[in-house]
Amino acid sequence: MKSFLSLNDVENLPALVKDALEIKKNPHVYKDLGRNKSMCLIFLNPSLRTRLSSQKAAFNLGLQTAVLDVGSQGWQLEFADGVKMDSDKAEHIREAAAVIGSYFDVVAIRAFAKLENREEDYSEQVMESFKKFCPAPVINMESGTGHPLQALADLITIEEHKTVEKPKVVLTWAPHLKALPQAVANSFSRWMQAADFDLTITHPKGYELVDEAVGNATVEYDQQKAFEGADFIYAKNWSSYSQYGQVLSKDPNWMVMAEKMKRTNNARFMHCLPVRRNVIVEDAVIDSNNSLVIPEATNRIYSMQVVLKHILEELKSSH
Ligand SMILES: NCCC[C@H](NC(=O)CCC(=O)O)C(=O)O
Ligand SMILES: NC(=O)OP(=O)(O)O
Repeated sequence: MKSFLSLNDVENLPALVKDALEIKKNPHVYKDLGRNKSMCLIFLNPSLRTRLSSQKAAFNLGLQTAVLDVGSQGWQLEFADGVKMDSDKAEHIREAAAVIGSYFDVVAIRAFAKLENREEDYSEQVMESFKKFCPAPVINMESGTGHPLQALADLITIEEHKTVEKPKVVLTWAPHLKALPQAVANSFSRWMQAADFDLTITHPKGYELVDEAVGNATVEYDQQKAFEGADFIYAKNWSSYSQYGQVLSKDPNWMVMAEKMKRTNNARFMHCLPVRRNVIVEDAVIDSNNSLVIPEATNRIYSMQVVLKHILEELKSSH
């Protein structure tokens, strides 16, 4: 694996998941793979899980890490070409990416959708600029359109807990006070379909995801109906794609509640976290024995570790 920007960088998905589950059984087997190598984690937005699970994954591989919080520590970056840099942005991505790539063997970046301009977010300007100007392999830690490390952790979690070969997985929109990106939902939908699971997406009208993310999933506007027979309920809020970045509904009836879970096939509950309790999901659901939110977050270590393993192996073979 040269870089990890999206599902497109995965050659063999079942093999990647199998490898992650093997690593989880014995996380220190490849502790020499990262020796004398280093990774820079660049954050343009906050993080708990991605930051710490990435450092833990690197630690397990003997890889050193440095963290740059662009918001509080770095110069504000300009991504547009040909502009006169006479505003608040002190450094251009052309120099920043080239410099960081000259210091480190692997570079990982988090840059959320700004939700102001759909074309800009969906062009993946930040990830693509890093890929273009940084000589080191690049890893997506949540970008304008996707969160592939999360989707891989979700897939690992479902593989561990499924009781049938092709489980019914339901991605449900849930209310939130703020406008959130579509990234997690986009990636989850793509990865679940790549894994050949039976995916239903449920949301109020106006919250349709981009066509490439919906793919062949069933779209059901009646949440109660969508929940019927589900093996996994995956809750997430996202803002509108068609009326870009807007909050069209805060309807509390879309919250995941214990009463609704009764319609499922004793489904397990999932969420990428952080989650707003009693806004997205009722305490009774997230605190139930069917909740997988903590094992799911734990698997973020192994999704990053398997990606790093494949990238480090590629670096080794190309030198
Ligand atoms: N990394 C996983 C989710 C990150 C982000 N959530 C958030 O910003 C939640 C913020 C809040 O609840 O205020 C998102 O939806 O893409
Ligand atoms: N799920 C996830 O990416 O969490 P953080 O935003 O805390 O990294």
